[in-house]
Amino acid sequence: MITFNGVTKRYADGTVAVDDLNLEVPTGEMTVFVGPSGCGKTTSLRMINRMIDPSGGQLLLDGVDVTTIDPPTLRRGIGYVIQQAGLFPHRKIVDNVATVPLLLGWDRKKARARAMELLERVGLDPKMAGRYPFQLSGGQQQRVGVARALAADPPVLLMDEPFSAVDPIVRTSLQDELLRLQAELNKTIVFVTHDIDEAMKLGDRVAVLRVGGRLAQLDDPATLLARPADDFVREFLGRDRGIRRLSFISDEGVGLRTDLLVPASTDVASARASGEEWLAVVDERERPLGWVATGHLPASGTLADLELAPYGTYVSGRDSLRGALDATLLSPSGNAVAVDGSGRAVGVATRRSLNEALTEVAAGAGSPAKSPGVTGSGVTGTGASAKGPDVTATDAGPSVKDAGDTSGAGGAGATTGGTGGTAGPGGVDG
Ligand SMILES: Nc1ncnc2c1ncn2[C@@H]1O[C@H](COP(=O)(O)OP(=O)(O)OP(=O)(O)O)[C@@H](O)[C@H]1O
Repeated sequence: MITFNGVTKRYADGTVAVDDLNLEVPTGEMTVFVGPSGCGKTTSLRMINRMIDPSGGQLLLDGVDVTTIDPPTLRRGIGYVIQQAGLFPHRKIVDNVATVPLLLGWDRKKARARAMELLERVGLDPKMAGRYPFQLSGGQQQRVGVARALAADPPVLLMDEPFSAVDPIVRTSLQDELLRLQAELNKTIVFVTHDIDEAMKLGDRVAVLRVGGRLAQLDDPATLLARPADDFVREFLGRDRGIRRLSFISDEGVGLRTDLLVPASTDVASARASGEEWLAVVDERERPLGWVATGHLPASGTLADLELAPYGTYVSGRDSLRGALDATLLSPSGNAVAVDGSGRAVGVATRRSLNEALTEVAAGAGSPAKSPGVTGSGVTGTGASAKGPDVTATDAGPSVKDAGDTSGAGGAGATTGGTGGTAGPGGVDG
């Protein structure tokens, strides 16, 4: 546990970068410091490993005042990752990662073996090990930076805007990787960012700081979105706070209708007789194929003969309410197909049932999502987090191959439509 006890930092020129900061960073959790430029995030972070010493107050690491620990000893237990990785340019990747173990006196072979293990763990091809940093992309360098910080297995990790210099796609995958690693390693992480979406996605708790180095609010992301402490936090969280909040609320409250799922072998007369405007057609393995509008059916035949409209799906019990809402918006019927982890349709969330669930949320009910996350993009409904890796399931179009299908096929699928008569997996995977 890291404890800030009335910590203040006043620089020599009189600038107060951090003012009476009181907060706790629980062991094994990721706490994100977020706030506008100059609000004291980096200063606060660097006081933890004594790159900067406080001017007042106390900073405790597991109850011990860090200023009583000499910096090299302190830093042995604290990994540090910065923007643009900060790798040693003249050392090969493997040697960059092995740096701290070697400093700790490990023999060369053991240190290199550890480095190779870590490179794999952060998702890098072992053949990168013999390269120099300039031979890696920015995203790959950041992975090396994370591997290097983890090399001596420190219990604490400080990360200062580690992903802000890479493009949004690489950034998302680095964030997912970090969440995956953290689910395994349970480090005590302090992560600095100025990006509120990143903070919400990664943080178990998020500390919003305001300029002058004062803590505006410290809460878990769902609470921050639901109950910002003041106008500053509200504005900092951004405009679509209500929608983003749905990422943190489980879809469990959305009632499902199984009677709207019909096999492709259903004849058109029965479909018409259902009295429903739209039916979700499934194949023999109960995977969704598309929607059929019962008002436009031919005189005879089965649903397998028809061209089906594309659909949106979400993974029931695993996605958030935002995923379910997103999926309804991707279906011409206005209803969403709920699938299980293997892509099998388990029911239909109708606009009405979704509306009821949303009404409950507005009234203050709703339980936390299992895999909350933040997205701002396209058709994917929920982002990543486990907090966990990207489990986005809202995937319009007939390409629900498996639970993890995050292929981005949503965009394409949404316009491709169902595949009509070729019910069966072969016909729907494209
Ligand atoms: N060595 C220094 N001497 C004087 N003032 C400093 C020094 N380092 C930082 N500051 C000031 O302290 C304040 C907090 O800086 P800090 O770098 O901690 O903010 P930050 O929130 O990390 O900002 P950013 O998001 O822009 O990196 C700023 O006003 C900055 O100008």
